[in-house]
Amino acid sequence: MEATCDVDAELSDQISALIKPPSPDQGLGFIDESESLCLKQEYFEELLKSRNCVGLKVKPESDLGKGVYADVEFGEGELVLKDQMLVGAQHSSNKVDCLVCSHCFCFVGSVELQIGRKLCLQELGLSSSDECASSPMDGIHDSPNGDHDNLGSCSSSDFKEKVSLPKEIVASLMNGQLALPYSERFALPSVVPCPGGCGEAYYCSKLCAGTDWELSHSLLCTGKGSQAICREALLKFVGHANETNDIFLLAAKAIAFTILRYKKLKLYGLQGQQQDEHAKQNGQSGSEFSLLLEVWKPMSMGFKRRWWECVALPEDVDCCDEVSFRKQIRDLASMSLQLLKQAIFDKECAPCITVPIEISFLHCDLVVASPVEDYFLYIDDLPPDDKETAEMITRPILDALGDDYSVCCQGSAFFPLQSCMNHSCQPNAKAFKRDEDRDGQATIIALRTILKGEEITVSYIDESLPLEDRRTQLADYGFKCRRKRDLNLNHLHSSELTYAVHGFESESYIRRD
Ligand SMILES: C[S@@+](CC[C@H](N)C(=O)[O-])C[C@H]1O[C@@H](n2cnc3c(N)ncnc32)[C@H](O)[C@@H]1O
Repeated sequence: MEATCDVDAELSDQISALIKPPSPDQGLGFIDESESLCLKQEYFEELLKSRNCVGLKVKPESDLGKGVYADVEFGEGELVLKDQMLVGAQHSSNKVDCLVCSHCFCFVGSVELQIGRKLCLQELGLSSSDECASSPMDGIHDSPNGDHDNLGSCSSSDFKEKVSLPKEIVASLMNGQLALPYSERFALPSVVPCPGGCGEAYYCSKLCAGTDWELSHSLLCTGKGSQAICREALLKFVGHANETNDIFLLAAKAIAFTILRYKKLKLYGLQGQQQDEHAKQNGQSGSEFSLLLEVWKPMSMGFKRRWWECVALPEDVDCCDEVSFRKQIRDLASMSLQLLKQAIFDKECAPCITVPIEISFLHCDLVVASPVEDYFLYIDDLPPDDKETAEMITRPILDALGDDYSVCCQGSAFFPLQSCMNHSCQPNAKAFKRDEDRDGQATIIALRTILKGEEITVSYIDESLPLEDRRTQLADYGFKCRRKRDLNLNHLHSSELTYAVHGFESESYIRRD
């Protein structure tokens, strides 16, 4: 299905170049397949080197597209890879349940603040687990659980009555006057507000605040210090994304990141160096567009298909309505783009303001476990006498929170290396979010010995689930597992060997072990 927006037509050559790996001849000339593979190979080799990843290879063209392979043997439990996210965003609906650093996504404040804030918002009817709001994007899932599409979740716990706590208790949890027993063992970093004054972004440190500001937030901040060209337009853009699909917020971060990095490199004269390199290689002069291509390269390497072409068809949409469904979400993306352009338009970076909304980001689900869960588990594990004393205070709080007492931080992030990993129902590696990795890194650990030359795979789903459930979950990802060993495992019929790959990519969980 070919989709054309107005902007597509205006900048079609440049957009085509942006969604392909940059060409040595400044991007606007097209390159053949083998050149393209070489460029991808070089890019990933450099990326692995810059991340100090030893013993890994990214093959740009495996049977499932890109894939990550072991170049040495990894022992069980050994660290395979640490990947730094390029851009990430907490889901809008998750913000009412978890207060996390907008840069590294660690929980901030205190266990008491996390609990008090959740109870307060729950009381106001804002908790994501309390509402079953409908939106124009109802049913458009881009995660296996469909839990980050602004729809709120309606778990069974919603029907279990919660026992309200007096307002003063909730207030004292939030303002630090009430300290819960043993909570000092779960100390969290203090909350640092956004320097631009938006009151939307919070951080765990001034370093995270400053870094996020420089990377993207200065353009996307809706506060007085914002560098957006029109704050009203930005507010409209954010409102539209919150009402429809917050994948647009992740896309906006990628665009803001590109614009700011482009400007910085240009300002510090690195463009000259870049162009010299290209010129040396090709005997051609450089251009501003070559710099844009260079800055945009990580995103172009993650390009799969246009977003509206690969989101899974919601269950309630009939196959024969697929064309109009895809047109509808393409129009939504187009609308989002127009709003964003009014807010942060930059002439030199104009082509990239059309691309991210189009592309299917190879984004991973971002899941960070809540310290609130650890806290209550700790109380539960106390010796009986201590537990009884502690529970006199914690029990009413648990009752007020209900079954969904602890919600993980959930979002989407783009990890350039992790997003090259393919799925297997019998994975040999797993992504963890560990206590010591609170700086936004994804940590992949070997689940068993991985031999040199073997592909490193993770499971995008809970692989311990029965076959039917796994199929359903993978269908929500928009593809069916094509791996023979998975099929053998599941005793499928040969007719099932022919699978359609619809290509939605939203992957592995990041968990704290
Ligand atoms: C995170 S990407 C993995 C890298 C991907 N191969 C690429 O070329 O960019 C996820 C996509 O890879 C493909 N994929 C991954 N594992 C697969 C599997 N077991 N069977 C079929 N397709 C798979 C699907 O198209 C999926 O949307």
